[in-house]
Amino acid sequence: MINVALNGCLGKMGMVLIDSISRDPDLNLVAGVDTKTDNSLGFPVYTSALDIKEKVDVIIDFSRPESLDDLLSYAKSNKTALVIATTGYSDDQINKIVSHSKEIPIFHSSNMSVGVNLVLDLVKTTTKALYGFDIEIVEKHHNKKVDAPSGTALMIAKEIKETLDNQVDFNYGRFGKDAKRNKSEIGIHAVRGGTIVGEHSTIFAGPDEIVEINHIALSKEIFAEGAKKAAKFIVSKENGYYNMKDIIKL
Ligand SMILES: NC(=O)C1=CN([C@@H]2O[C@H](COP(=O)(O)OP(=O)(O)OC[C@H]3O[C@@H](n4cnc5c(N)ncnc54)[C@H](OP(=O)(O)O)[C@@H]3O)[C@@H](O)[C@H]2O)C=CC1
Ligand SMILES: O=C(O)C1=N[C@H](C(=O)O)C[C@H](O)C1
Repeated sequence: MINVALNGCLGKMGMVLIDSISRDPDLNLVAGVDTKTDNSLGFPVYTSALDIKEKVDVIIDFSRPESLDDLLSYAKSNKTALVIATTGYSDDQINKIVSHSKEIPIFHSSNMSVGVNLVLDLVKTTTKALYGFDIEIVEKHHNKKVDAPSGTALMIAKEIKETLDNQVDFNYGRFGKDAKRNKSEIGIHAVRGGTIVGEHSTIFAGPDEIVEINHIALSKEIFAEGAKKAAKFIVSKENGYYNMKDIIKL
């Protein structure tokens, strides 16, 4: 049995994971962390990871970037594996995650679904095949989402940038009277509304033809399933920085 702590346990994804973990015979939820305490869940909820007293094998994190320092500090002191799903980190914070992975095993992905990881591969192939086409990314999420653009949109944009030897810039939410598209830019656009779970479209527009690669999440369960899979994978791994490509071999 793997002992799990859940960072952000009172949030939307936290609640989905509590339910999902309770039905999983391999995982045992022993502690939670959030901005408030709660004693009705059957496990203790702390306001900082640094307060966790239980023996934890892996922490699953769906919270906010502000909790990163406590999370990394706890994991480093206790040699605990991490699954980081939170989005909205600064470049400095991402560098910090990567550098901590020299001392602990860290699984980090802005999208835990199987489908988006296939999309990353398709986008890479399409970028090469349709070289010269204009590329734009449109993401849609629920009206409670804090960060924009989504972590997934940024992950897709970075995959394209790498494929094009970094010869592109990102243009976030194009706007203005002099906003004509620049050949070397990728436009990234965020739509927010209602209860949209998460949709990502990568549009390749060329002369007289368009190829669009779409992913639509129909429930938050897919992210919980992916996070649980990641927890079971990372718990026995050597120190290092892992992502979905290490689990889903394409
Ligand atoms: N990688 C993936 O597959 C997915 C990633 N996500 C990402 O996961 C994160 C959470 O999403 P979601 O559950 O929808 O968001 P919610 O806002 O519903 O949940 C986040 C929870 O974390 C709490 N929190 C805030 N600050 C801290 C802190 N310092 N320490 C611990 N907990 C804290 C929040 O409390 P309070 O409300 O009081 O601020 C809230 O309860 C987001 O970054 C989202 O983009 C979401 C889905 C899939
Ligand atoms: O906040 C969300 O809900 C989601 N966030 C992730 C992101 O920012 O890409 C993943 C998913 O799309 C849902």
